[in-house]
Amino acid sequence: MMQSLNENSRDYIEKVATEALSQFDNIAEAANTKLHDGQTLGSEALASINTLTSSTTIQKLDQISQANRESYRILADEPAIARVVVMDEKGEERTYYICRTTPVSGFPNLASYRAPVGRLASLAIGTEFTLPNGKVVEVLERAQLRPAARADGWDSCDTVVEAEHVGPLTVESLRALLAEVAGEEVTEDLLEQLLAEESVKANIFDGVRRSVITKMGLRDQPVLDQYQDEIFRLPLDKRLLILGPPGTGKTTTLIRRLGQKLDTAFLEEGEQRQIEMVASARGVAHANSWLMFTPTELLKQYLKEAFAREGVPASDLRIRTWQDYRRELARNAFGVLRTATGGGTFVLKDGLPSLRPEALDRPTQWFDDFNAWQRNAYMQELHEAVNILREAKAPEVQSLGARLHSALTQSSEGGLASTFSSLAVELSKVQDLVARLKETSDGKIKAALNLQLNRNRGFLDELARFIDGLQQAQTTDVDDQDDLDEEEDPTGPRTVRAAALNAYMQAVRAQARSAASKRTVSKSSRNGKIIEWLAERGMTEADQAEVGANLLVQTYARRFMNPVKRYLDGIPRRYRTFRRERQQNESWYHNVGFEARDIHPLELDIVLLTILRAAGDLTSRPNVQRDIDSPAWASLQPILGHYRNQILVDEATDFSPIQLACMAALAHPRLRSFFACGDFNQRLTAWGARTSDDLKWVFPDFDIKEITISYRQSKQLNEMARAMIRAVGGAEQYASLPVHMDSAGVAPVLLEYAIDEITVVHWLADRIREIECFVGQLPSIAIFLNVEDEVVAVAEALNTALAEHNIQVVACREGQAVGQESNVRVFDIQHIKGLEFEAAFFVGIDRLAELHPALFDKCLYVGTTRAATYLGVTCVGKLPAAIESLRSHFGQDWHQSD
Ligand SMILES: Nc1ncnc2c1ncn2[C@@H]1O[C@H](COP(=O)(O)OP(=O)(O)OP(=O)(O)O)[C@@H](O)[C@H]1O
Repeated sequence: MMQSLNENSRDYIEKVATEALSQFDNIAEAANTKLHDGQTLGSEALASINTLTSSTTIQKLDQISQANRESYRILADEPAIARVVVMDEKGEERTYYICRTTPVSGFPNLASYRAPVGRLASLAIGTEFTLPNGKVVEVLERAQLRPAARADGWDSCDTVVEAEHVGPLTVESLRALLAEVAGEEVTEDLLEQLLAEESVKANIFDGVRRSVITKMGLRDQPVLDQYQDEIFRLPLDKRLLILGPPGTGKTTTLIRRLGQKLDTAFLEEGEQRQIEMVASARGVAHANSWLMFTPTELLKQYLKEAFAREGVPASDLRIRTWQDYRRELARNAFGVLRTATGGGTFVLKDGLPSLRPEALDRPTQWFDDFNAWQRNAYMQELHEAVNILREAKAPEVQSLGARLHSALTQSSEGGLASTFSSLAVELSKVQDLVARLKETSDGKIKAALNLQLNRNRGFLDELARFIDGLQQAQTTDVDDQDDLDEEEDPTGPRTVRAAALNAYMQAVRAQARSAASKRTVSKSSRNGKIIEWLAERGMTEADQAEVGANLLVQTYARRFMNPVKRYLDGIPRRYRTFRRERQQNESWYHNVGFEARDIHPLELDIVLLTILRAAGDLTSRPNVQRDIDSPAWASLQPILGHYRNQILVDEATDFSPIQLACMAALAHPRLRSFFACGDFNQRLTAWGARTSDDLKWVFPDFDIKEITISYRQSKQLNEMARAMIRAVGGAEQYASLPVHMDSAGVAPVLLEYAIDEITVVHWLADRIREIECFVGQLPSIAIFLNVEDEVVAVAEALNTALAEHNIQVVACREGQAVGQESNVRVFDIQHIKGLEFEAAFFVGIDRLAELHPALFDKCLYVGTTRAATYLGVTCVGKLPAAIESLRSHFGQDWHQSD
């Protein structure tokens, strides 16, 4: 609505305009001067003065200098984003200008939005605020500025101006406003006066105007609202979750927060100390130490520009889908998944029919069950070993057994971490004993081999030939792994004879062990075959018994050589045994239908979380942190390398509590900085988190904040979204439209009985043309389909239908974003989480109900809430019964609703 201004308001806006534009000029000029005066703080400035200056100092200065240059560049383009006038308790007024970046010197009242004073830009008129110096001020006036450099000077577009008795008003162009003022005084021509009057009105609007979305990418929102702003500023070491309906700015807040927390200049002193400590221990700069998880690749692309605006570098490398990251962790870091080099236990299979429904319904209990079981199994292994050592014949073994026994019993109260600490004390004694025993057993075995070589020099070559023929056979029975000699070189010997020697030693050891433990070696195993081939050419029976007893002691003593490593590395194998046990009584798993070596992605999450939590429990202890390089704890080192100063999760409700807990476990234990956002009504996965309790399981001290102002959608679409939640039985959420924002839009439109593609395509083409007419330009438009297979065909048909008006339609196959410009894009619905468009069409929603009965309501809700203003849906038949009650919200086209 155009505004007829009273004299006072008009004078006020003119004053603001004059002052703001001249301030833009001054700030930009100062920034430009700094940018071009050639003075830098970096190495060039220092090197000539003192060649001994340390390289880290130079590096630091270079970084500062680089950051300063970046700030000047930003200020030269965008001198300020807000102007705020405050009054202190003595009645003194002060005007602040707020900018996006670090301010340039010479402007005492210019502050960064990231600084505490920046909050002023988000506060409503009349709000009291305590400045960092303790002074209490009240906000009197506020203007949100969008600077634009024109050929003839600075302007600000769509400036929102507000004071106690003025506005909020939106001024399209501050510059035009001042030009009109100047023009009025000189013209005497009545026609010109009338025209001028009208253009003044056309330049100023009541309230805040919604802007049209023209690009594919998250919109720039330089100033947050006061609730978002409060969350964005919360300290770094928090566990935060923002919940809120679609379009309330959850992702926007998350990105702004990351930008602020990466800028060390705006961290609190304590926080700066913390991150310096973490960085010096690990050598990773704070700016690079973050990781964000998104559910789709497309969302990652969509957010790219928003990250760039925040000055966040290399965002591409640090935004990951869990699917990718999980595989990488499990395969390359923790050896859970098999690799071509022979490591790893499992093969990951997406559709593995291993899980019963209760595993999906109660994942946290499933995890607790396994974790308790495996901890118990591990402790049993230790106790079993200790008992055997205590009963050994050799007194030195007995006495070590007794010491280990008391270490175990004394620490049993304090959990695993204290067990490991107690065992660490005995480590060197265990190492000595094992080394001595090994020397003896190796000596005996090699003596037997030498005997054979003396008789027949070709013995090893013959064995090598025999082994060659065995290559295809299963090398070892997987469940015998536990008994394997742990001293073997994992990469394997390089020469034929060395390989044969290795095989000989292994087989003879297995034979000796079996003689001592009265267990037989499987004849079909590789060792069994070699033993058969050796026949009488191994050790004598007496030696076998003696060496066997020695080897058994070694095996049990080895359990104490590197208990932490053994505990962590053994988790996948323990998982396999646990699964086999639970399968028998059909608990969590189906009894049959899959192989022991295969693993479902959700099972892999359980294994990973067990590893991460076990490691996290240890690394968070000060004594472990202190001694992390000692042999007792060194096996935790690789896990430290995966910790990040900040972990962020967008669309958190698409991830299971187990997945979220894995991500949480990647947050550095010193900072525990975790920030997630989501909406339970938008959960698009069967396994996603369903309730706040699921999230409290991840972090009992999760601070859950709700934001409720729905910025994306027009009034009509917002009402429909709420009606949809009521119709499908989702959790009712409170959502309000921004006060003062012009949220009026048009009703969504519906096409039923669209049986064939031609009908749908022509209808879509007509609606798209209507939108262009309405808006005056082509905004960002998306079309969602239920299946990937139809994406290309629909895009092509629509392209043909719209060719006459030169509207380009692109197929986004497999959720790949194509450019940012305002084309029409066609997607499979599964990729569109978190995106927004000015217009969205959802084709064949009744088919969606058939394709995804369990998630139909959620998909529909997510799909329809992507549209800001224009929403169209089509049905092959009629509107599904579940949402029949929404019929009254729909129109047929946008001609009628004009
Ligand atoms: N304070 C604000 N003032 C005006 N617009 C805002 C504000 N905060 C966010 N927006 C706008 O609202 C829209 C939605 O923002 P965003 O995508 O961050 O919401 P979301 O809550 O993450 O949505 P979804 O739940 O659909 O993922 C964006 O266009 C954003 O620019």
